[in-house]
Amino acid sequence: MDSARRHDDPGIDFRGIDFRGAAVDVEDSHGGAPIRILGPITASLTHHRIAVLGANGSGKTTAARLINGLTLPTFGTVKVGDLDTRRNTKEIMRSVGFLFADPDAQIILPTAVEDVSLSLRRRGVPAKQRTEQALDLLGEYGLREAAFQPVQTLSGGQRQLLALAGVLATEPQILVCDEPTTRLDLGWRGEIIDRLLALEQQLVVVTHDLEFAALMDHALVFDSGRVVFEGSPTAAIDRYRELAARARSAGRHA
Ligand SMILES: Nc1ncnc2c1ncn2[C@@H]1O[C@H](COP(=O)(O)OP(=O)(O)OP(=O)(O)O)[C@@H](O)[C@H]1O
Repeated sequence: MDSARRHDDPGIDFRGIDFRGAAVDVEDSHGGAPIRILGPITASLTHHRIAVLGANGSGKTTAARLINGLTLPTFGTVKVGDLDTRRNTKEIMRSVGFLFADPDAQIILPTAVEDVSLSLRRRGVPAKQRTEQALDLLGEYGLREAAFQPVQTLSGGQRQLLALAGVLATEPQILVCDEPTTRLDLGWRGEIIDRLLALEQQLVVVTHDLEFAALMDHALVFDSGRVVFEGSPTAAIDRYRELAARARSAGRHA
């Protein structure tokens, strides 16, 4: 059987995300030896929906950024299917979408219709068709009426939805989300979660939202830059709670 295909989802081709001894070092601002902020981590992710859990500073965002080449490993490799994030960075960036916690980091043009049109341009949609397609797409997200408003006048929830529409307009094969519900009220949180769970694409979500994590198929727990658990979301949440309790009793937050 194709290793990137799941038994119970034969129609969807999960390309598989492979971390092989991947580690990230950063420069020490005081001129000392490089500082290890992640890894080495080795994991092979072929599940449809994957949650990434762990305390603040445990390395989740760094690991997420490795998947689409926003950060490159200092050591080891990260592959998505046959593509290596170091050698095939451009192709990886085209096939792996990234949704940031802050939609304002993602939305770059003044109106929703322009922003989604830009994503369509990146996908190669001809100029003449872009505005109409962008408006159709915004309609699917309930944003048609807000299409020509300055984006700053949209609510935080609408902006997160717009950021999601923009990244999905590029038709990525994998979507990586970094805390996509953190800034949202309950209603918008539910809306974003429903839309993410409905995607056919492989989905990797860094989150502190344990109810959301419980709805995923698989989960990783990070601690001090390492993967300390991989398995079912329920077991991962238990492990994360244990780590947090231990850190609290040791006088650290988690
Ligand atoms: N460019 C950088 N230079 C120095 N240190 C960094 C850099 N990027 C991240 N770090 C440090 O690496 C560690 C891991 O950061 P990362 O953002 O991956 O953690 P996280 O688990 O996503 O945290 P949070 O839940 O708070 O977002 C943190 O201690 C962070 O301060």
